[in-house]
Amino acid sequence: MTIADDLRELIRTVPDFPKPGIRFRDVTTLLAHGDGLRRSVAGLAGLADGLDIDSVAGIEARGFIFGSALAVHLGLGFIPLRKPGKLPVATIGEDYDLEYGKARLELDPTLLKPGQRVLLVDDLLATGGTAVAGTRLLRRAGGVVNSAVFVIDLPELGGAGLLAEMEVAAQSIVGFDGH
Ligand SMILES: O=P(O)(O)OC[C@H]1O[C@H](OP(=O)(O)OP(=O)(O)O)[C@H](O)[C@@H]1O
Ligand SMILES: Nc1ncnc2[nH]cnc12
Repeated sequence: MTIADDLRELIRTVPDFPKPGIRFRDVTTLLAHGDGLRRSVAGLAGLADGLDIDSVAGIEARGFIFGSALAVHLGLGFIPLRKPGKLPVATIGEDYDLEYGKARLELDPTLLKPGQRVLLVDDLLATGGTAVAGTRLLRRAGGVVNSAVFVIDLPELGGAGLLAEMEVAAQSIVGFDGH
């Protein structure tokens, strides 16, 4: 059994959440499994191996869990991309569409230095709207974003292609057929 097969079994699928027709890939069952969590972070570190990066950026909320664990694993700092109204300082923001709604991400641009090479991390890549918004924000703040890593990809939703159009190479550990 591969690491992907192993981890896939730990991810719970919940039909019709948060809307009818969505098959929600729920990572809470993976997070609650000590060895599953350790192997997911090790898997992300394997995908990041050889990438030339200075920091890790993670997307609220589920991307914070994997992103901060990966940053600690790699000995790098963590940059949070936050949902609206959470940061206590001036922010830049990007609105985007999700598989099941609309959302916005915000960033404190002073957290990055010009030319800082940032690896984007999230739990799941679906349409790619979230990761594209995160990439735009980090680039607006002077960051260089060439790579993104995810625990899960839903390839039929086309997120990796959208990121490729922005010259961001997406890699993931587990793929799920369908959406
Ligand atoms: O590729 P996309 O179509 O943009 O979808 C992927 C995003 O959707 C989920 O986040 P959600 O906004 O549900 O937030 P959460 O992490 O706070 O649950 C997931 O954690 C990704 O961030
Ligand atoms: N199908 C899905 N399951 C979990 N998170 C998601 N984010 C976007 N689509 C999702």
